Amino acid sequence: MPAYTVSATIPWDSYLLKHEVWSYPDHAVIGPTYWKIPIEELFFFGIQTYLTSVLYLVIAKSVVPTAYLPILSPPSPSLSVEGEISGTTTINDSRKMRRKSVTGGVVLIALIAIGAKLVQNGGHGTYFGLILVWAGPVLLFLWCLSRHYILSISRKNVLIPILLPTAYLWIVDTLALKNGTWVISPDKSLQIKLWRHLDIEEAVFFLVTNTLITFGQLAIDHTLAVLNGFPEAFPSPISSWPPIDLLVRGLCVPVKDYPSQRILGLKKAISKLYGKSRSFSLASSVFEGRLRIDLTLLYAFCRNADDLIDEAETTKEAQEALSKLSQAVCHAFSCRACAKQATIDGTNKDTTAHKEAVNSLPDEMAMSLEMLPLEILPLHAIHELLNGFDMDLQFPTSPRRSNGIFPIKTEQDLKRYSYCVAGTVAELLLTLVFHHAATGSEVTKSGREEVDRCIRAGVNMGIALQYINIARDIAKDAAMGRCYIPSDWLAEFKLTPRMIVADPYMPAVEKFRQRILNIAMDLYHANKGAIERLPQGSGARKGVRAAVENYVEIGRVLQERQSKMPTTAGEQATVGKARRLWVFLKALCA
Ligand SMILES: CC(C)=CCC/C(C)=C/CC/C(C)=C/CC/C(C)=C/[C@@H]1[C@@H](COP(=O)(O)OP(=O)(O)O)[C@]1(C)CC/C=C(\C)CC/C=C(\C)CCC=C(C)C
Repeated sequence: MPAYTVSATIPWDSYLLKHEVWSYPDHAVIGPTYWKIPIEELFFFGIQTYLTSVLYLVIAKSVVPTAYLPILSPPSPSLSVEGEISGTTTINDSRKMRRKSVTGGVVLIALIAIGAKLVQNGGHGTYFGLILVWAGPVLLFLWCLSRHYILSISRKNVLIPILLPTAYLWIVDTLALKNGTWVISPDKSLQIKLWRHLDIEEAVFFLVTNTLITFGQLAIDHTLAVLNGFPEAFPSPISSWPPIDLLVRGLCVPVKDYPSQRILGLKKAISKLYGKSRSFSLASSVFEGRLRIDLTLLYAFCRNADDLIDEAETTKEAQEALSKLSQAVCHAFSCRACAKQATIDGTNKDTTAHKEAVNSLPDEMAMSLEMLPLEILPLHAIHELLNGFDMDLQFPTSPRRSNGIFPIKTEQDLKRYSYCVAGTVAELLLTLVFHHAATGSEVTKSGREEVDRCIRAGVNMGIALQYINIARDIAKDAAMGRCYIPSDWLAEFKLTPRMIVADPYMPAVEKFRQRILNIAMDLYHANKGAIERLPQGSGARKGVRAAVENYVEIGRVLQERQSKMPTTAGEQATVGKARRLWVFLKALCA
């Protein structure tokens, strides 16, 4: 980006210097020039572009660009999105967007025309006119390419990278003009000051150049949003720096062809992630491109499945929901396999059973299943995850009810349960990591073995995280009639799971919490080395490190607080914001 901007600015700046619109006194520059431009000025172009771009990129990290692609075709009425990610498009919104996009275009054309007139007239309007005729067409071009994306993305992503550096540069420029570092010709400027020493042309110049840089970055994100978001249209892997012809192809996809269901499904998955998990939403910003999208979709699927069971009114209802989900997963899997085969041999397979199975699920669950990249994921891991939820259904439905059993009898049961609900998640997650890191060349036997070793370590790490989750949530689980502390550990102290469920704050609980945490920490230490052997691409290694460290920090807080655990229901150990941020930054820099 800096290279493009600097080379685009050189001829224009050189023209201005040649026609003495502004000049540099000899005492203010060291001497060397290029195309009449002092090297200090060239350096400034580079540094301004760099600063504004970095600010843009830092702010842009918090969003998944594909979720902000505009949808011009009205989506089905059941798909409304609340929360952080808004933008559910109605016909009214489409009209509003059209109106805004036309207004933007008309304003830019008018500014170019005014600029041309001012340049033609010469005299005081020359500098102002030259800014408008130079920047106007580029802005108009970027507006034509990405206006819908620019209008859809959150205002802060557009305005902060434009306004913050502009304000800073206005202040710096005021000082430079005051000190006579450069001089603007009074004959070629309007002689209007924004404030003492700052000519209106200078103020507009910085505003316009920062807008150019930001619009350029937005256009790049727009095309990456299309390339990464629509794997069906762009099946080949997309690198972080796709070739220019691919970038252009992404920009050329007409907005009306954007798959509205996929964009809305992704918006929903993101609101789920942001709404439900602070640890994973922070970590997700480290992953990039398709891997980030797929992980978000995986999270939404796991979360919806978990909620489906937890929120059912009765055990029977939950069991039915789970069995429907299990069937729908099988159908969806075979349907994807059929679809793959159908594209190879041109046959058309009947998908009625699949549609029926998916339609029997609640809307959000159905959508998150349909969005999962099932063709990449191992079916057995999803089934084991559902088996884990099934174990949860064996517990009594409430602390006071005597129905149900306590299925975690031994440490082995605890491990099995944790493998099902979290080890499998790690396997699914790492399958996506390795899939998106694949270069397309044949995988060697030793390469495959290394992948398997990493996945095994990941499974153990998942188990460790689940232990931490269990240690944290003893009281919360008790409120739902569940106790994951193995019954044989409790028996050593003449206790039963039912007693823990009745009084999860009894002093003995702390011993069990620490025992679970110690196993978790041993597992964490034994397996964390594998993170450093994960692929670097798509932010995978850093992202996994951030996700793991953020969660393990909860375990550390619990270990530190062992003597002062909450004694009233509802209190829960959490990692403070500052500490969370510190752990996150450490994980990124490790
Ligand atoms: C960054 C990103 C978007 C990651 C997505 C990770 C993902 C798919 C998580 C799904 C979590 C989920 C809802 C699973 C359902 C079962 C369940 C509730 C499991 C517990 C998760 C935490 O959930 P909870 O919502 O209660 O947590 P908070 O409210 O946020 O505190 C679990 C504890 C399981 C989490 C386990 C993993 C994400 C797997 C971890 C393993 C790795 C990251 C691999 C490590 C790799 C190596 C090589 C060692």
